[in-house]
Amino acid sequence: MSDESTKATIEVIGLRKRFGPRLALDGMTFTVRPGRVTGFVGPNGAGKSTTMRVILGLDAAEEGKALVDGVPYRTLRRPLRHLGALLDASALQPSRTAHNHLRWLAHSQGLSARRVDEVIEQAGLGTAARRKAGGFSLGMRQRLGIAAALLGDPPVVMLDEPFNGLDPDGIVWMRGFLAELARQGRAVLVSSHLMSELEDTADHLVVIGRGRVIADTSVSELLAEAAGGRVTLRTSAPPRAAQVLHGAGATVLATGPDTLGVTGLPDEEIVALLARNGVPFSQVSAHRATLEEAYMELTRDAVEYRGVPAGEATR
Ligand SMILES: Nc1ncnc2c1ncn2[C@@H]1O[C@H](COP(=O)(O)OP(=O)(O)OP(=O)(O)O)[C@@H](O)[C@H]1O
Repeated sequence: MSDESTKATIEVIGLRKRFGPRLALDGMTFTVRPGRVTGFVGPNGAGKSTTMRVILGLDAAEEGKALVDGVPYRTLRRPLRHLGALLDASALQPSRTAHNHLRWLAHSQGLSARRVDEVIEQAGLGTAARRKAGGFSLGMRQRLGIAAALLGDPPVVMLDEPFNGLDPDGIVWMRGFLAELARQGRAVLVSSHLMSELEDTADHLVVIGRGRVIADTSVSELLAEAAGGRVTLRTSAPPRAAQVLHGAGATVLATGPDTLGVTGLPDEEIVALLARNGVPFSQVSAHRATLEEAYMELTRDAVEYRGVPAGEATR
């Protein structure tokens, strides 16, 4: 990659798209920046694949635009050198070996055959590269798709649900691989409908639901927001504690016989106030939300079909 290309980005600006009566994209807007993994996460049907297809010019939007390196993907003369994408891992020639598939792809794009061996190594295909792709597991297909995406050494990489079909070792490998691509300065966009897959991987999150962006944020910001500054206090003198904290401007709610939920004051300040006023307490803890909780909360209204917990379905 040249220094110039490490500034490359994907810009998605106000995309709107309908499939018949269904509004699949409803003003989708975000930017994928270099040097970090951007997680593109949302429930099934939120519009992840459609957005990626529009970025690649495979689907047309009725409004808005998607730019790669500042121009529409379709106008790039050597697209594989700008953006490498994995959209549908099953799209391959079953009768060809992985190696031949990659050589054919490299040739068609004017890329050197030497790159084929490099990407086979990078994607961890190893000796499987000499086998026919038709017999590959989904995990191996994902790796072949990734090898193909890397052929042009592109500064922008876009992968749709790359964790699908990977075994636990494969998932660990994929996480390290994505982090390495970002460390090399590439802009990396990775979609998933499971926050847990992206939790330790993404530097930045674009959370979507019903065709639009719900949150465009860092992982740490999202966690802080989800915690909502809530503090749990355990005390043998709830009324006295409530009086002191209320007097300092906090909102206090009894959550149990000896516990209070406090908002509006940071935990250190609560400790200092109680100590200064001689109020006994045995625990002061800030609520720590998990990323999964934050995600569920954000996308609650955007889920089309949510599984019903066992036992509730028949009620
Ligand atoms: N070719 C199509 N024809 C009709 N409707 C479509 C088509 N492609 C997508 N949709 C609809 O558009 C919406 C967005 O779909 P999309 O596949 O982009 O979502 P997604 O976030 O990628 O979901 P998933 O995780 O299930 O793949 C959905 O309601 C889907 O049913």
